[in-house]
Amino acid sequence: MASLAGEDDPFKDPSLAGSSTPQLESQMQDSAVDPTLAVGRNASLTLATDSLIVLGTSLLVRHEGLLEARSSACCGLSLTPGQNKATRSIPFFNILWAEYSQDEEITIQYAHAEAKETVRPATIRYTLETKERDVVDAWMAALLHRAYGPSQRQKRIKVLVNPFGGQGKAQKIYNKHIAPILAAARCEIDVEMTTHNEHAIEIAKNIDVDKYDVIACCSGDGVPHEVFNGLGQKDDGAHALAKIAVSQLPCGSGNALSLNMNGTNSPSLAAVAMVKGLRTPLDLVSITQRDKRTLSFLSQSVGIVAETDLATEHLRWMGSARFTWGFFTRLVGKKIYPADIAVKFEVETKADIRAVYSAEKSKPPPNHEERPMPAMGTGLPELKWGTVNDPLPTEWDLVPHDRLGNFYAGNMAYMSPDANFFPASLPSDGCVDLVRIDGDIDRWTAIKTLDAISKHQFFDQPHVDYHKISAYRIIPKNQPDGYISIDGERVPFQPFQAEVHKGLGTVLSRSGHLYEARGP
Ligand SMILES: Nc1ncnc2c1ncn2[C@@H]1O[C@H](COP(=O)(O)OP(=O)(O)OP(=O)(O)O)[C@@H](O)[C@H]1O
Repeated sequence: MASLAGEDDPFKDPSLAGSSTPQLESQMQDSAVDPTLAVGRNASLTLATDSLIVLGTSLLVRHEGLLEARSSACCGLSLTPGQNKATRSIPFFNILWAEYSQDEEITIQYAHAEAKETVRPATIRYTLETKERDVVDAWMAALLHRAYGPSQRQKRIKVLVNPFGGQGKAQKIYNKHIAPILAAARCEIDVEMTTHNEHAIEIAKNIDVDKYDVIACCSGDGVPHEVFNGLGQKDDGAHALAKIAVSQLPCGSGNALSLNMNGTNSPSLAAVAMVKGLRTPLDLVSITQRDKRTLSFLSQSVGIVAETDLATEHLRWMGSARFTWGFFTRLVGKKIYPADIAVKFEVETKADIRAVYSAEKSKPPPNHEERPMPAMGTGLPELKWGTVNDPLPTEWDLVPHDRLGNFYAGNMAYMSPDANFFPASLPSDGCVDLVRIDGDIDRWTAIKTLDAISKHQFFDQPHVDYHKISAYRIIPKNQPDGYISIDGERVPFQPFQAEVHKGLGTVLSRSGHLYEARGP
């Protein structure tokens, strides 16, 4: 989703594909390999800087089972002037698998851009010219190394499909757009349909963590929320959350996990991003409310955002415009949601927040593939600040917010495709980003605020209170009822307390340490 990160389509420009480190490593490790492999029909395959260059007069290209012999002048293949040869450049990021058989036929499968937001597996095949197997072995190893970098190949994936997700289309989306990519990448797949609410909690709670590398949710954000909680409910919750990466292949109405980690709302592009994804620690937030402790991976909201999200179900026919409409009407109506709030601040000024973000961005991508993980038997971390039922920690001040309009704590940048609400958020800084806005701001400021989100100017609005925090308690008051949203799910309208656990969860991302979003 090019516009998401405000950058070019990474499937055209593999340098954006989190592959700078892998490439550097490649150059060091496979420098002894001849980059060009001669294959049949006077053709060759060359490992260029960031892509595979295929040069040949008659290459066989198969798209989804259809094997065609393509002549050099058709189907997007460019002719080299004066020669009857066709060249094709395939970014390493798009290469899903490569192998050769006993009869010396080399097969390379890659994600081919079929339409703007859709890729499908395509295959090229050649008969090898050289009989020197060690030369071919080294070349193939170099190709796969450049294609995957430090990302684990052939991931073992438990796929959960919510048949009701995406207005009932999730299964169809999985079969058509996702499964072919996973098969081409030779992933080990185990698919299960969720059959009822909270089924994903049960599945994750009972999963054998040694059997899988990833749980991929073909759903909206509701199923990943359940998976994080199910893993956390295991006796060794911390170990399970570190061992298994949670991924989302967007098939729901809210797909923030995929927007932030895969940089796309497209199921097939997300499938490629997952196949190539780097293990990345993700902060998770313990929420205590009444006697319950749950984990939140995305956001918590009280006030306008919660109400817009949860109280506009009847406007579903509007599509994503319902959020804009719901937000706008409440903003202009100067609705307030009074509460008392106590916060454990970590980074207070916008200048310092910017500096923290820039410092993380300038670091080289880390390699978490082998990160040490909590020993087996390690459960969820103790709550450092107790629960909402304990006396308020003495270091915290409970501050009345009588004109509060929006309390919004975000653990990721994008909340929806056009809303980079928390541009300074980082996957594993031990903080959520907190936005508070008064409910009685004047109408002109309200309209400007809405406009600023889409123009990427929200962070700098003077009336937008933005901090990095590691814990808080919120006590709604003077309202008989209302809306509280945790990861988009409604919870009782009662006080709750939140505490961030640095890097407790694991996701797959393209960079290994940043969201696919423009920073502040
Ligand atoms: N088979 C099922 N029957 C009923 N509910 C289910 C089933 N499978 C999953 N669910 C529930 O559906 C909820 C929403 O899931 P999902 O992750 O797809 O989020 P969403 O974006 O809200 O989806 P939707 O597109 O339906 O709005 C979750 O709370 C989950 O427990």
